[in-house]
This record gives sequence, structure tokens and C-alpha cells, in this order.
Amino acid sequence: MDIGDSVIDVTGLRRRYGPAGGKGFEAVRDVSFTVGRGELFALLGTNGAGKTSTVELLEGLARPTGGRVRVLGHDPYAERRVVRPRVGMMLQEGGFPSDLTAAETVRMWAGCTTGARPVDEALGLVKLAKRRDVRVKQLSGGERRRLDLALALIGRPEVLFLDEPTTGLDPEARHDTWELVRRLRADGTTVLLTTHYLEEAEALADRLAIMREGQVVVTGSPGEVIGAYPARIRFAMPPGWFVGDLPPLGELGVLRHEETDGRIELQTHELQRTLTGLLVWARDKGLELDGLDARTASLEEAFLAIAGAGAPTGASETSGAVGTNTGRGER
Ligand SMILES: Nc1ncnc2c1ncn2[C@@H]1O[C@H](COP(=O)(O)OP(=O)(O)OP(=O)(O)O)[C@@H](O)[C@H]1O
Repeated sequence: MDIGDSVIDVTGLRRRYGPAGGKGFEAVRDVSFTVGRGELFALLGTNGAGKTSTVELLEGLARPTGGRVRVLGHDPYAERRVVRPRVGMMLQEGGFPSDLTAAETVRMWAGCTTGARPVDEALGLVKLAKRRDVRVKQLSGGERRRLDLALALIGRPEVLFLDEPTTGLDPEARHDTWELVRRLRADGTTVLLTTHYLEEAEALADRLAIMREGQVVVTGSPGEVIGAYPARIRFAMPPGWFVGDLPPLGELGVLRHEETDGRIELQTHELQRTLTGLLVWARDKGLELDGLDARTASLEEAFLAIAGAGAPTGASETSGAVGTNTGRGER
């Protein structure tokens, strides 16, 4: 990506809570990344990793204690009046007046927004048209979340910040939200998403960053991040046969193997080669491999390993593209 195309550009970002002068708690520590125009970037991390603290700096809601943020080429805190009209925000907590109806809430918000969408269009986008005359306090938690999203979209933003947008949504509403986010992205909206749902990041994100203890520890596309972790093949060894009877595991591309109660797990970065070798061997011996299961690593496995411990050894060599704490050079 040409740096000139970046819509969000974060370099060496820091945020400290508490008293000035080095005391207090540093929640964001030297975070750097860029998000290109029309890209969907997901920020992942365990509770307290620093995602919201970072996103609030990008939204211009607080001033960084160090580093630099640019959104659409401007400082979102110092130049809030320039940036704010071009940005949509869905915060973790909406906080609407509870006695207004959904339509009144959107109308009130539209009144503060230049070039606002019509109220019914905004409600239709999030499938709340039929609930337009229901008071906020009578909406379900998931419906309130969708109302939040309608408000974030009211000004047709160029950049959309979504902080855990599908928390509390049922599976159907979650998939509707994914479709909406995909449509917005296809229309050129740049989206920065935080989520605890790893399948959401896997389904939507062009690139993602995983934060741990205030730092970005890995960035890359979902495929690149997952690709740094081995695929697994599991099966039951037929009675009377042993691991030593398999073809040499190194020749099959197996990195590691484990045996528990007769069940074998092979780990490999070359799933097709390993699986082919195994199946050809079984066919030649006339064996059936009970419970055969082969799968690539999931984002969840990668996340648990990274968020809990650290990036995989040699992650960047393995995929050639996963950056470990790479900062702005990652693309
Ligand atoms: N106003 C505050 N004052 C002091 N510490 C804070 C404040 N807000 C957040 N923190 C601390 O900063 C750290 C990062 O919090 P943050 O909310 O950014 O994490 P997060 O990754 O968004 O977590 P979650 O997934 O739970 O929303 C946490 O340790 C939190 O306790």
C-alpha cells in the first residue's frame, strides 16, 4: 500500500491513564499500524489488551500521551471539527435517552449531522424499520446495538469505527450486520472493527492486529496469521498398527506428532502433501483410518496462542507476511 492511500495512520501511539509525569497505567504502548482506503481492519485482543483505549484515540475522544494518529490525513483530536463529520462511531455503550422512540432517536441524531440519511433509510439498514415507534427502553439489547449502528451510519461516513458491534446480537442479526458491513466496505467505506468474535474477524477483515498488554504483537491478513500455525490431521491408528508403521513422518512433511490412547495427531504446514501421503499409505495397506479429521488452524487457535503467549516461532518467515510487532512497515 502506498502510504498516501492510508486513511488511518498510527505511529508509536501511547496512552497513559492516571496522573501525568510517568505515574499511572500505560494502556497503549507504542502501537503502530495503517489502514488503507476501503479496507476492513480488525483489532483483536483479550479483555484489557488496550483496544478501546486505542480506538478512542483514533476517534479523537482523547489526546494520546505519545505518538501520532492521523485519520483522513488529520489529527482527530486537534482537528476534530474537520474529521468528525467524515467519521461514524459505534461505541461500546450507546447511552440514548430511553423515552425516545427509535425513529425519534435517529431524527435527533440526524439533526446534528450534515447530509444525514433519511430516518427510515437509516433504520432500514439495520432492520429496525418495523420497530421505529418503539421506545428505546423497550428495545432488546441487540436492537439497541443495531440502533447504535444506525446512528453511526447516519452521516454516510468515509471511516467507520465499530467497537464490538455484534455483542448481544442473535446469530441472524449478527449475520445481517456482517452483510451490511460488507456492503459498506464494497462501497468504499474504511472500517476499523474491534471484536471478541474471532469468526467475525475471519469473515470480515482484510487485515487484523492482535494486541496484548497494550502492544500490537501480530499483524497480517487472517490467512497470514492463521498460516503461521500448523494444520492438524487426527485419526485412530488401526488395531495392531503403530506410529512407527507409518511412512517416515519427516518425508510426509509432519512437524510434530502426538499419540493419546491410540489417537494420532499430526501437525503440518503442508496439509495436502501430508494428507495425501497418509491416505496413499492407508490405501496401499488396505486400512481404514477411523475418525479421520484434517483441518487448517483456526483464527481462534492462532489468537489463543498469540494473545496468551506470543507469536509463533518464525511466524514471519513461515508466512512471509505476518508481522510480529512490525509497526507501520507491515504492509
Ligand atoms: N479510565 C481509565 N482509567 C484507568 N485505567 C483504565 C481506564 N480505561 C481503561 N483502563 C485500563 O486500560 C486497560 C485497557 O483497557 P481497554 O478498555 O482499552 O481494553 P480492551 O482491549 O478494549 O478490553 P475489552 O475487550 O474488555 O473491552 C485495562 O487494563 C483497563 O483497566
